[in-house]
Amino acid sequence: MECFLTCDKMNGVIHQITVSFATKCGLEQLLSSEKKENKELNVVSSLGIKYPTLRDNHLHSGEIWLDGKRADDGAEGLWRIYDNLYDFGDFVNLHPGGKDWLRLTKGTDITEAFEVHHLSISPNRLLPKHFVRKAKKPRNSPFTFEENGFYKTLKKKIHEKLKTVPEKPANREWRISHALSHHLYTNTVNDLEISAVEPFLQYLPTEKNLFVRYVSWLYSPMVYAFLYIGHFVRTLIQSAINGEGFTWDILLPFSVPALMFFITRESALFCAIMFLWIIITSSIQFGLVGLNAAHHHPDIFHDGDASRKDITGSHFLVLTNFGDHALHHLFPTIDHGLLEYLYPVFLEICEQFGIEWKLSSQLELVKGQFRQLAKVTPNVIPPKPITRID
Ligand code: HEM
Repeated sequence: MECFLTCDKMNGVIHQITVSFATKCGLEQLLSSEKKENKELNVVSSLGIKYPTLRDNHLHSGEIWLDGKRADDGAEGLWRIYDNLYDFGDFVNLHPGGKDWLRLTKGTDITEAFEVHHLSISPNRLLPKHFVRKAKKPRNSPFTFEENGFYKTLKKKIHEKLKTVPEKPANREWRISHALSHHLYTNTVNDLEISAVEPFLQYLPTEKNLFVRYVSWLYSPMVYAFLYIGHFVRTLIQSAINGEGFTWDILLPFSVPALMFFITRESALFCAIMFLWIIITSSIQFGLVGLNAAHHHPDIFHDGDASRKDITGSHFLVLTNFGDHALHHLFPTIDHGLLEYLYPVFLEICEQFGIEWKLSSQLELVKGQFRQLAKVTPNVIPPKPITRID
């Protein structure tokens, strides 16, 4: 089990990578022991993650995801890092990365967030001051971040390498659904950007009806079209549920049609239609890129599989198509413009740990995204070591 946890700790973070020796690690046993935890979508976590409380809540909002984590993480109302509980109450407003991170995550396990958002060891030095007690429950996460393991070794090297790269200008719900959920638990049962498009789009390999498997190929652009509007409505509902009062920032998006109306002197109806047109086309583009760029392909790890591709080389394509994605997940606080300089170090550490990195064409990823929607059977045999297919 230790072997499974160690070698697979990055599965949720870098789905482009295949770790070749996961077979030895008792996957089948895990699959069967987790099966009884299945809920609505019969999803099995091959990483041993408990089926997340509130995963099937229809709102699929970041706040609900955090409530589920509070129920599952054994943080006892405090902040959990590994098996230690901390009280950062008096540090929340002093946190150099901003107060939201700690305010949002109170009562949860922040081990992954803590590890991937800091490159230096200075945050570690602050921990003893806030220590309260040991946690009672074991951690509900397969990621161990061992000192001499893949991630910590890579992190030290990247930290060193960053001192030599050319200087370039660097740049609340999104914080939860993307930074705290999707980055840290990519393609697992705990990835809110997977559960949020269910039941319409079901990417995890599990029982699905034919409609969801194949008709989704046709209706998925409709789902993309309503991502923005759906998100806005969900935020309104969540704020109402939380009893949050009205704040003016909620009206910010409407400044665009208002300006169109005052500047162009067209009718209100025309401006509203044009605004909807902009929102919907942008939402389709976002869905197309987000769901077809780097995450969903039968060869990429999805929870349930035994084990677990990327645009690189062009700044424009990288920034508009979510490129350099493996490195972005591993080090989300590093400016995307700097990631290209880090490949030599990344590939060196991959080689050191016997990990292969696979690139594939955009067309193959788009086709793979549809094949993943239709997939119902997890890959129980880990992929063979893979070769580059640019
Ligand atoms: C949910 C957990 C946390 C998240 C998501 C988070 C996120 C961040 C982010 C985004 C930055 C800015 C990094 C940059 O611009 O390069 C940062 C900086 C920092 N954070 Fe956190 N943080 C978390 C918890 C903590 C904790 C628990 C401590 C210490 C007790 C801490 C101490 C620091 C320090 C000292 C910095 C300054 C930069 C550095 O030395 O790395 N953070 N954090």
